[in-house]
Amino acid sequence: MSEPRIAVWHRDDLRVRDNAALAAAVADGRPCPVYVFDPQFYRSGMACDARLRFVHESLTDLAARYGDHGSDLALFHGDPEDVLEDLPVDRIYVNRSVTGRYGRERDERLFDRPDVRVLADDGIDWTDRARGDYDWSEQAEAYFERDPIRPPGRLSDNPLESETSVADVEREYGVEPEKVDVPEGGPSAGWTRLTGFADTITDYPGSIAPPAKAERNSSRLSPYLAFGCLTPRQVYRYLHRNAPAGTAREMFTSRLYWNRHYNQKLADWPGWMDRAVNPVYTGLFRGRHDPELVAAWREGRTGYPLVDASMRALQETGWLNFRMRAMCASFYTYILQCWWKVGADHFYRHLIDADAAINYTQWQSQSALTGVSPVRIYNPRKQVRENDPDGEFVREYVPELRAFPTEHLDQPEKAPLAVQDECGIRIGEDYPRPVVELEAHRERAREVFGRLADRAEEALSDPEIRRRASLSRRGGDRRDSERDETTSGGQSRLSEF
Ligand SMILES: Cc1cc2nc3c(=O)[nH]c(=O)nc-3n(C[C@H](O)[C@H](O)[C@H](O)COP(=O)(O)OP(=O)(O)OC[C@H]3O[C@@H](n4cnc5c(N)ncnc54)[C@H](O)[C@@H]3O)c2cc1C
Repeated sequence: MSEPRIAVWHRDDLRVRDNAALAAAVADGRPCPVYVFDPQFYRSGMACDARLRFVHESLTDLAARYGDHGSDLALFHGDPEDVLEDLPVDRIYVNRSVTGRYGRERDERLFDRPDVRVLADDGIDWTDRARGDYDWSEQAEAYFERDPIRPPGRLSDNPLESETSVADVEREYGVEPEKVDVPEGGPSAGWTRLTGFADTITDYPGSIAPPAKAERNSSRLSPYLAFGCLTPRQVYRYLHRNAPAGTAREMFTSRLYWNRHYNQKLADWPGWMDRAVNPVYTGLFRGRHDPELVAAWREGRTGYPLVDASMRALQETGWLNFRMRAMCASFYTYILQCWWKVGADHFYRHLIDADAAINYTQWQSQSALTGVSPVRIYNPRKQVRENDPDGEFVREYVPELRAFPTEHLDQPEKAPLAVQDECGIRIGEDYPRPVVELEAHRERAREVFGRLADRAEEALSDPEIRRRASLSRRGGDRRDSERDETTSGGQSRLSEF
């Protein structure tokens, strides 16, 4: 009897190595690697063209990696359920992935089929999501400590033929990226970045908060992790073998745990993407929606140079370091007092590394919508002084301030007119005045959150809500100020788990 044909359906696991579905298909029959371009993804407007290009490059590279093993990746276009239904295969193997509602509903329907086998080797607890407080970090640790799955040997050729190509899909959807400095997609480029990062990891701790340094010294592995060109475990294991032990490696490793933690949170509750975790904050600031303010924030015209530089960097490059993401989210919610979801969606659309599990949970956490994370209002002026003291980042992304004296970059509108005249930059004409007044808006945000605090606490007495809202850095007291994050960059260290 001939070997069963097994479709290996790739989604956000664009790699050959450390791939449980592929390994299982190799063990059980003849693997037929497949990718389906889902029109829903392209039409949703939730992915900028640069991210689409990153995925397409990753697919081209994945096909080449299959080529190394004697096989190929077959490409299809259409509703994945229909495409998979029509494939001339005996079974379908797929790695589980953490998705929002659309993907989850699709998967639930598909995973019920008797010919579909679902693999999950990802550090996520899929077994009993309704359970009370479980120790998610134990399963994450077990995942990191297990050896990555070995790459397959020689594969049979793929009997399935592509019905479309990356070029066809790019033409159909008019994919024309405008962003610059976007990393090349694919597992090969991911490995190159990982090996390079291992050589410079000692620069990592000092480069987390300052945005210009982070652009150079942060790992920049996030898009590769988001699309599964690399697994968190491959990164963890490679660095444990090839990077020196010490603070830098420990700090970095804690981020990989965060990655798993937030994925676990979305796996537990898909509502993170569209509903305030703590119901007391549902619709907070929604009624105040001011399109002008939102546009000023999106386009980097708020009159706060570091916010503007960051928002323009996001638009231009699709990447920002953690601190600037947190500061822009905080500014949006507390200072502009706009509804979090619109801001979170804007990030999601523009980030190359957009990961629903991290983006929306971080937004809710930075916007204090859990009721457990503190109201942390970043002061964008202080951030300039601390994290861009020479104005390197501001000058790069806000060219109209290039000639502005460094000592006034934290608050350009306060620069004396003589100074403005001397450098030829008039605030209010060449660069905007602040769109809102920082201190007054900060006070108002404190009042609003202060008024709701007791009710939010009360809501947490519901065990279901408390379970959803709990993040690993619980126990952090409510502090209405910026934390001292000089060493941790505002994220937990491994020892805090
Ligand atoms: C509002 C907001 C939205 C965010 N949205 C995303 C997102 O959509 N996708 C995304 O990958 N990260 C997101 N982050 C987390 C973090 O900012 C990025 O992971 C990081 O900046 C990516 O750059 P890097 O790969 O150089 O990070 P490194 O510092 O080198 O970290 C390595 C990896 O650890 C993981 N990681 C780092 N920080 C976090 C974190 N706080 N939470 C969870 N995982 C983390 C990422 O996978 C990252 O690639 C967000 C943070 C905030 C505050």
